[in-house]
Amino acid sequence: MKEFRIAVLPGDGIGPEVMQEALKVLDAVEQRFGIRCVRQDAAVGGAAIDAHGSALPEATIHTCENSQAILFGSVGGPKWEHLPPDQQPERGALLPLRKHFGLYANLRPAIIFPQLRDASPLKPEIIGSQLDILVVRELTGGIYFGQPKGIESDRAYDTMIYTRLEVERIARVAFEAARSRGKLVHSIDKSNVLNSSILWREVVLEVARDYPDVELKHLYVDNAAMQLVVRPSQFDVILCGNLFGDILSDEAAMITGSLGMLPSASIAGSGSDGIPFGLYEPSGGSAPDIAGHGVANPIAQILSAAMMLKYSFGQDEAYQTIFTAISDVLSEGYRTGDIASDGTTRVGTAEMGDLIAGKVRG
Ligand SMILES: NC(=O)c1ccc[n+]([C@@H]2O[C@H](COP(=O)([O-])OP(=O)(O)OC[C@H]3O[C@@H](n4cnc5c(N)ncnc54)[C@H](O)[C@@H]3O)[C@@H](O)[C@H]2O)c1
Ligand SMILES: CC(C)[C@H](C(=O)O)[C@@H](O)C(=O)O
Ligand SMILES: [Mg+2]
Repeated sequence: MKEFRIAVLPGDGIGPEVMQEALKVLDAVEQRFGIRCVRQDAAVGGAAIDAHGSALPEATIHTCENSQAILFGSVGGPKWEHLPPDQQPERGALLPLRKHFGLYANLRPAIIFPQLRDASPLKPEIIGSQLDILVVRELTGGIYFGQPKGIESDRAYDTMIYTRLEVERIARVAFEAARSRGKLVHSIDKSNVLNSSILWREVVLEVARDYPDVELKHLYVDNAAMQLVVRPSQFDVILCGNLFGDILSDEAAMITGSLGMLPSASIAGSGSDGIPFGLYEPSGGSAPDIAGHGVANPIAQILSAAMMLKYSFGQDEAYQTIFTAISDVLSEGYRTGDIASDGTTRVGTAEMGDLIAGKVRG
């Protein structure tokens, strides 16, 4: 029996609620495909601050280092916002985890399930017949990590830096992905203003020469944000730096109906076995406004687990089975509150998880 080791980091807010449903679906995958996912829980974020005094305890890093993938919920919330910035869950846990494991390639697929056309804030004629966008976001560089950064009494600063190597490797991820999809890359920058974007554009153009079968277009980020709501179907792969990717991926997610639908994979370069280490998490956050009510949409977390099975464990069939199970449950009219519309059946987080796990079991 194939065994995979997973570090499970539920985190804060809706994190533990939606994680429970993803684990239910993993149980069903184990039964159906005869694989074993050996899970080890670890504390992260605000929950880890409360229990251990640090957002990213040493023990959590060890658990992750001893695993083949990290399944992550989400971190943060008002309770920890009074702490110094570097000790808060986001800057004290999530960003260091991404950096520590070199997870530079963040893949955020925004796919609209045809059953959810009504849930999108865009009109059906704008969405078109299909929407399948892959946001490829650089995740360990740019203004998130550039030095110097600091806050003084009457000024504060961050530094946006990109090196040739950082741009080149993420551009290759985008072009490789485009090759097996719609063969189109939109590279997003602000090269009319930012020096780091001038280098970004130059390097992307160089990488593009190795992919003559893939079309490359450049867009300024402000125009890209606008184009996404005007004609989203023009996009295939969207390649962007850390900050622009953060913003555009939330926008792309919402077009699909809800932030609760968008999974993500944050991947390092392939290891010696050719299998990349990855952290898999919903693109959205801990949603403090709905946490504890059992109403959060678990689909982003379940799809994140599916991406883990595909990218880090090579279990493509299990991925496809989960995807089909979600599609079937939506076809039967079941919806959590964020994607509900007239004539659909409203269910809570746990019921949605049960329904999807049931379909996976077959
Ligand atoms: N990866 C992460 O851990 C991550 C990502 C984003 C934000 N955050 C943190 O989460 C906290 C809240 O941030 P925010 O409110 O800006 O963003 P958010 O993504 O948590 O919530 C934005 C909106 O989307 C809704 N939403 C998000 N996920 C949902 C789901 N699964 N089902 C239904 N609705 C869902 C929320 O209810 C809210 O109305 C902050 O502390 C922030 O830093 C963490
Ligand atoms: C919580 C925050 C640090 C994070 C980011 O900005 O990368 C989140 O918004 C995301 O999109 O994963
Ligand atoms: Mg974000």
